[in-house]
Amino acid sequence: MPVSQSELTQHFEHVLKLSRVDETQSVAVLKSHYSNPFIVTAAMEASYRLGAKAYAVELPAFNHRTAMGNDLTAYVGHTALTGHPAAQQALMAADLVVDTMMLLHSPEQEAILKSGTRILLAVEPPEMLARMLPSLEDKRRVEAARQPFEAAETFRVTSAAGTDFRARLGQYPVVTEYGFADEPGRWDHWPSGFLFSWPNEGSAEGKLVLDIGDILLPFKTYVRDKPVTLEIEEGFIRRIHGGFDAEYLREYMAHFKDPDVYAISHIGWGLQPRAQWTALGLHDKNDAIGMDARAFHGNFLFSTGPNTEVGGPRNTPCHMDIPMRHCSVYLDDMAVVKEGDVVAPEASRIET
Ligand SMILES: O=c1ccc(O)c[nH]1
Ligand SMILES: [Fe+2]
Repeated sequence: MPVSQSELTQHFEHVLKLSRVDETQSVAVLKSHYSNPFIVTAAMEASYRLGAKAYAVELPAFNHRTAMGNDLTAYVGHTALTGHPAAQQALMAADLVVDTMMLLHSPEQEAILKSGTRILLAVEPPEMLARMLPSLEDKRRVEAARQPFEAAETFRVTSAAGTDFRARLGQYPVVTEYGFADEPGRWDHWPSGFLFSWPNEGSAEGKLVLDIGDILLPFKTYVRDKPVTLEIEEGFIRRIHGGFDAEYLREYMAHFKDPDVYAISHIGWGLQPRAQWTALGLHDKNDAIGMDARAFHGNFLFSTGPNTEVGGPRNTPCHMDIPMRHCSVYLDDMAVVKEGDVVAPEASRIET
């Protein structure tokens, strides 16, 4: 459904307040020609309503010859900010950056965060921003799940479809996303509501079987033909087989001619009850980057390719996010998700 400018501006006021925007703060709205003008206006107006000093930093869109489609998460790492120290300074000068361009998975984003500046990504359509308006309750539940994740040494995933995946943890931090940037140097994404970390280098092993209904981003397709089996050894996907969806994935990844595209990247699970597995099917491919799919309650989300944002060695541009249903996720011997239901820690569960 369409969302009015006044409703969207009110939602931005709510989220920027949660992001500690007030009269002591400056807010830079990073935009380009493809930014949603309703979002840019709402971010600026809401900042001024909260007494903050807002300003816009406009950059031309960045395109690369190997990038295909318009999804902002498909080709990551190299952005309009790459090699642009003046614009980076202009953003680091702000207390909060509202990113309507998508800097995620870029070294430049990390440099801005290291300066203490907070970044809030907001590129989804207003309908999704309104439906998954963040709350302190979201933060409480997602942060409750952080603790056992940070303490765990192993991550294991199984499913009736045949998934049997494991990885060692500890080399990389846990990242939470609850929809607002309230701590110095924090990046967050509105809408969201999930958490993830990365396997220790070379430790991801086993089989991931994408069953019918599992989702391939940025393709924005549900697996429909036959299950897709990914065989993983020493942190990398060695074989992809199944039906049409497997062939399409193989062909797409081969296009980048970069062995790092087959690396397993972030792994985690969804905790957002207002995100819907079905929502992706109701949006055109260029409408959204598909945050319902990444955040729906009880998913297992894994990804492939880059790990630059945690100081990892891989800056490959090809990034797949693949949320799966009906999986069981274990941290050491504790199940946090059982066949698609969030079971622990208790404080991360929603009151039903
Ligand atoms: O919110 C996001 C979006 C994309 C991604 O790769 C991670 N988190
Ligand atoms: Fe991702």
